[in-house]
Amino acid sequence: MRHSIVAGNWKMHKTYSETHTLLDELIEKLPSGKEVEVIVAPTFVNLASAVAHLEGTNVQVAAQNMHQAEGGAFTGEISAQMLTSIGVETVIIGHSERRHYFNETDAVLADKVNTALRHNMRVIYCIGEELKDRENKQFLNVIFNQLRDGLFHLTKEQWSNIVIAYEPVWAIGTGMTATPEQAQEIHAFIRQEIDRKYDKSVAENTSILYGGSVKPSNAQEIFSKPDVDGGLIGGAALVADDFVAIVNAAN
Ligand SMILES: O=C(CO)COP(=O)(O)O
Repeated sequence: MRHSIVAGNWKMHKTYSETHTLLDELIEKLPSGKEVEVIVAPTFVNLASAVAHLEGTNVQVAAQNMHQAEGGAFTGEISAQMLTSIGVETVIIGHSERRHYFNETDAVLADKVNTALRHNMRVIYCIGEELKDRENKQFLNVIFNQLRDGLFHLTKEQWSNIVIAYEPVWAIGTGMTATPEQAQEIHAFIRQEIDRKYDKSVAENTSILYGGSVKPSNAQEIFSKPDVDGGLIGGAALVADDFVAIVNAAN
């Protein structure tokens, strides 16, 4: 069901003790209301302890990635079953850093989505254009292709476990944010293409998050756009007061 979500992607930040310090601050400072779903995605080694630490709170834990295979000889990788066995039921798939630094293609990402859904996990699927695509005015094509190749093989029913995160690559970690109007334009385009491929109910029930230099100072304006259902937050998710302010902006 479409709803507001604010998710913190902690990337390769925070040691074990730093993770627990930040979680303690979040537990203390986050609002207790349930209007906005709050998710944190610490690094793999801290997932199990984060789940235990957050037990009894409204904060969910997500993984930042997973492997598409059920298991086997894949040194250094993590399976869906390993994640669900420690209580992690949401996974970020297709982050632009995975696409760029780890060569994850749409085909591989589609496989990862299939595996996650087979394990009843929820997927936060990231898409977004690079600066050159925006300059060449190819961004809608790029976004459409990512949607089609990563998600449009799914059945209508499977979409109940899909959340989309639109993260323009040029806005990630750069301090350059898409304007609220630019975000709204792309979110409306994504919803329209889901409607075209499936139907209105799938399009209207899918949460679409914006990511890319969201800060306390710009969150409210971005989240106020009709097709923006919340955010996927990087840098600002590492500072409790900033992340809490962004959650409050979505409330
Ligand atoms: O990549 C992001 C979240 O997944 C966004 O990162 P920043 O908020 O640091 O730009």
